[in-house]
This record gives sequence, C-alpha cells and structure tokens, in this order.
Amino acid sequence: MTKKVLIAGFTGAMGQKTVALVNSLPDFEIVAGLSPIAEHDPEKYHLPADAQIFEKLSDIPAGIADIWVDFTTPSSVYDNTKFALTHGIAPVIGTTGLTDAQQEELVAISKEKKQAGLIAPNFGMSAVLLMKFAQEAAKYFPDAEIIEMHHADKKDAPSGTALSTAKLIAKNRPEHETAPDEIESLNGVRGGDYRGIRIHSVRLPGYIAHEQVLFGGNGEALTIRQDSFDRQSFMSGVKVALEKVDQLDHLVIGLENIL
Ligand SMILES: NC(=O)C1=CN([C@@H]2O[C@H](COP(=O)(O)OP(=O)(O)OC[C@H]3O[C@@H](n4cnc5c(N)ncnc54)[C@H](OP(=O)(O)O)[C@@H]3O)[C@@H](O)[C@H]2O)C=CC1
Ligand SMILES: O=C(O)C1=N[C@H](C(=O)O)C[C@H](O)C1
Repeated sequence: MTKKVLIAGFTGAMGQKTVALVNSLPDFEIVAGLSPIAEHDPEKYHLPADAQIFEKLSDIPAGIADIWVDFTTPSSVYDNTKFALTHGIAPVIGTTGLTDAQQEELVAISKEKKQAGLIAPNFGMSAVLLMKFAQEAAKYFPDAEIIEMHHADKKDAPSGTALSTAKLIAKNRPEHETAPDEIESLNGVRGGDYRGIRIHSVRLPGYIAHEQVLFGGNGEALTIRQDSFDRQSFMSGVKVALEKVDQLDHLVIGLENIL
C-alpha cells in the first residue's frame, strides 16, 4: 500500500531534496507540505498537483499522512514532532536543536501513544560512522575536541551532529581529569564546552556539512573526519527511515538504531 507523506519545511534546502526523493519512490506519495510563507502553488515546489499546502500546524487534520518528514527550524521542531505523535503520524525528524529534556518528553509521549517515529541528527552514512568510531576511540583517547564546519545559512550552533558526538564521547571515555582553568584573552576562542569537550563551530560560504573529531594522546593523535559535499548525502538515510519507521514501536533517536 502506498504510504502518505507530509513534508514540513518542503520549501527549504533539505525539504526540496526530500520532495525529489519521495517523488522518486513508487511506494510513497507526498500528500501535504507545511511551510509558513510558502506560495500555494504545489508545482513551484515539485509537489504533486493534489498535495495540500499548510501554513500552520493548527490547519492540519489528524491522520492526513502516515509519515511526517521534518526539516524545519530549531524553534518549530518540538511542536511539529509533538503534533505528529499526537495526530497518528510517524515523525521522521531531521531538524536539529531539540534539547535533551524535549527529546525525553517526546519519547515518553510516543510510548504512551504507541506511536512510531525517528529523530536523526544526521542522515549521512559518513556522519553515522564518524559518531560510531568516535565513540570507540573515546575509550582509549579521553582528550577530544570537535570542529564542525557548515554553510553560512545554518541557524543553530553547535550542529546537532557535533552535540551528539560530544555526548557519545562523554559517555564512553574513562574517568577523566579536567584541564586546569584557562585564560581566554579573546572571548570564546576555546569554543563551547560540553562536559569538558570543546566544540568549535565554523560557518562559511562554500561549505555544506563537515565534522572533525580530534583526539590527543601521549605523543600521538587521532583525527576522524567526515564531509557532506552535497545534501544528496543525507537522502539514503531518509529513504531507510521512510521504509523502516513504521516497524518501530516508539520514537527512536539515531539512524544507527534502524540500520
Ligand atoms: N538530520 C540531517 O541529516 C540534516 C538535518 N538538517 C537540519 O534540517 C533543518 C533544516 O535545514 P535546511 O533545509 O538547510 O534549512 P532551510 O532554511 O533551507 O529550510 C527551512 C525550512 O523550514 C521552514 N520553516 C521555517 N519556520 C517554520 C515553521 N515554524 N514551521 C514549519 N516550517 C518552517 C522554512 O519555510 P519558509 O521558507 O516558508 O520560511 C523552510 O522550508 C536544520 O535544523 C538543519 O540543521 C540539515 C541537513 C541534514
Ligand atoms: O544544517 C545543516 O546543514 C546540517 N545540520 C545537521 C546538524 O546540525 O548536525 C546535519 C548536518 O550536519 C547538516
């Protein structure tokens, strides 16, 4: 049976890639899009002619779609995910910026409602592998810093991927002495601090999405790096999520958990 898909943020960079992906899949059909300032012309955004365009959540009827793909903004993703979970739609969330408390609350709602869903801070295979390798390396190299580099239009910092990487490192590294207090003669020059792991966010035109994890040891160093040169790199992960999300029994965090 064809699965009905709503794309939130369908006018954006990732939204338009997702539109092209879903249009290419015979078992999925775009039935609706959500975007606050979109022109109501499905053709302009390559949506099927009968797809409905919504400007706000409250206009969307329950059960309009089976799957809700979300590439919107950090300020709207919590409400969007909650709406999908409570209206019988399985969320596939790529938007970053959810806090730990928000994620926990959404998982609890999904369990209560018995509603499937997935949140993936990164749908790219290179980033999923980078996080896995960084998690492993942290057992042997507890001293780590992260540099993430993104296009100049990115709204949130640090990236969701960098924050997830830092969490995995913090969870897996052995008991660790923190560095003595440092003096910054230039404010912020040592980056953000997630439990002693420094994160440096670079925003430049020409970049898409890149991350480097630097581990320092005794007379040696390990660097793990991934590059998304094109947003197409995220689409194989989105495809897997579309195909597998309805097999989950609640909201799962991380693409690696469904691969
Ligand atoms: N998980 C992953 O693998 C990836 C995640 N991302 C994340 O996806 C998100 C989107 O990225 P990107 O496509 O580059 O961003 P864009 O700015 O290109 O697109 C954002 C989209 O969200 C829409 N939007 C804005 N406000 C709202 C709202 N309140 N409700 C619904 N839609 C809204 C915009 O619509 P309008 O034009 O009408 O304002 C636009 O369609 C970011 O959080 C980014 O970090 C990005 C790449 C990969
Ligand atoms: O905004 C982006 O572009 C990206 N956002 C995600 C993040 O914040 O980690 C994933 C990827 O890095 C691209």
